[in-house]
Amino acid sequence: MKPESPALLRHYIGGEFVASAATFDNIAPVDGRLLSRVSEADRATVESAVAAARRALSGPWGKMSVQQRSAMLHKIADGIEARFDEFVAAEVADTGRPVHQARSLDIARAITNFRTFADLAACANSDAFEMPTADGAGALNYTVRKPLGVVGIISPWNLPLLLLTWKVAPALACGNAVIAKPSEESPTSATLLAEVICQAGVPAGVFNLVHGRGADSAGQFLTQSAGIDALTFTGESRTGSTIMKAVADGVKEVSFELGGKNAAVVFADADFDAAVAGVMRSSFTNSGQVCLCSERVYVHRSIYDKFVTAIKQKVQALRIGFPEEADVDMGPLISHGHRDKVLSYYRLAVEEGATVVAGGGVPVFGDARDEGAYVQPTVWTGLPDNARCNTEEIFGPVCHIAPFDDEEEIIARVNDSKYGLACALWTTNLSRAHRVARRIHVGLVWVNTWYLRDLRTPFGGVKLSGLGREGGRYSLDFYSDVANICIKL
Ligand SMILES: NC(=O)c1ccc[n+]([C@@H]2O[C@H](COP(=O)([O-])OP(=O)(O)OC[C@H]3O[C@@H](n4cnc5c(N)ncnc54)[C@H](O)[C@@H]3O)[C@@H](O)[C@H]2O)c1
Ligand SMILES: O=C/C=C/C=C(\O)C(=O)O
Repeated sequence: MKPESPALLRHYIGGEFVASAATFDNIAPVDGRLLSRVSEADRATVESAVAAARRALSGPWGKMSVQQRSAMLHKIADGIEARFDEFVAAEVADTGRPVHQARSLDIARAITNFRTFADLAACANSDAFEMPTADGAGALNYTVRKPLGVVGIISPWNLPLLLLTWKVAPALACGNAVIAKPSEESPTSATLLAEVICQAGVPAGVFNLVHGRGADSAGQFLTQSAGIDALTFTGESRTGSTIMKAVADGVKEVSFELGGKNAAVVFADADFDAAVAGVMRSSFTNSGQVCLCSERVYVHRSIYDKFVTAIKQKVQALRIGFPEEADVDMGPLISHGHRDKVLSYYRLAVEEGATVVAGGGVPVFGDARDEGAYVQPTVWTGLPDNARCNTEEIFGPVCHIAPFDDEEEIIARVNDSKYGLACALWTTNLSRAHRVARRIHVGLVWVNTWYLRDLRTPFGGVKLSGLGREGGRYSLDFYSDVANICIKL
């Protein structure tokens, strides 16, 4: 029996699913099997998607009210709900994450993203300012929101559908037409999304999907297209820098969600068990492949030894398994290539003088997972703050735990980073929580929790962690041109 040939994932351009002659393989990180072949867009294909988006703006989409667009976004959310299990299977196949995470986080948040921005856009108010004039008659100023136009969206592999829809939903809610380029590591859920958007009756060309890699491929071609009006990107800081150069000549609007080297700080007055559980979540969720993860953990000296012992026990008890296992805690990394990067830091840490408290290598299962991209969850101590493993983003299931003595010291140490995305503080002292939180130079601070998300809040980082904020009205502001109209009365 000839083995079934792998599916071919296609682009979605101008309302049609189209294939490219060039393809790349989509490999399962659980066991290294070939999942599908994926069309790779060349420059002409990307430009055809940009042209389709431009045409869509002068079609029925451009004439729709925000209420009509809002209804469309709810239909998309309905479509994802109707195919929920397919989306879960797609995300799990591409990334190897636990099924329970894909269900409770990734796919659930994609639905919430569409519904949230459908409602926020429909309820968005505009500003008005009355002003006096010399003749006494006065003047009235009011603002109107207009779409930016054609928006390029480039998204990463770590939370594929969550992060793609975090951009697509507000962009469409604000009346734009988009070209989305998902990561080459996670093409499947984006392809399903295109099917749902097509079935929801969104006019052709409003949402376009092109597959490909970054440099010298679809990602780069999209950033270099003269036909886009704005570019929103989530990924590595150095990629953000490259993209910024690509769009500079056209002075395109950009929104960047980039890398991080986030800290968790456990004060002596913390709820100890809550802090241990919280750091386990913030360092090992999604195999540490979340931009908000705490790779730097600082614990007050008075509880340091007890805390390291507690984390060691929890890390050694983490269940690394197949995605379908109900009690699995951790899956593989996204690819063998990324695993090589993380393992290079595992080796570097030892060279830099780290004590390996737990993990540090590759688990041996004796089954298909040995062909996957698994690593052991790892804990280090003993490194100086300026060690490369304490300053560079690793993006794996690993953290370094260091002691500290006082507030001023720890604020300075946490802020001494080229990144500034997120920080988690653990303290039961309310004054300390407010006092320290506002002095940490990041975009997002959580106190006695981590990754608790209200989608109306601003999300983004400072320094190498990003440019701009998305979330709530911040998204509406980025994905709209706001014009002021002044009427002489
Ligand atoms: N701040 C945030 O909200 C956030 C969220 C998720 C991930 N991230 C960051 O993303 C990184 C992991 O994701 P990744 O490995 O996919 O990042 P990446 O930068 O390698 O790739 C991200 C996307 O950019 C594309 N790309 C790569 N090079 C490009 C180029 N030269 N021109 C145009 N497009 C290009 C890729 O194909 C992919 O679709 C980590 O650094 C993580 O911190 C940040
Ligand atoms: O890996 C980074 C996670 C980003 C998460 C979000 O952008 C979000 O929850 O909206």
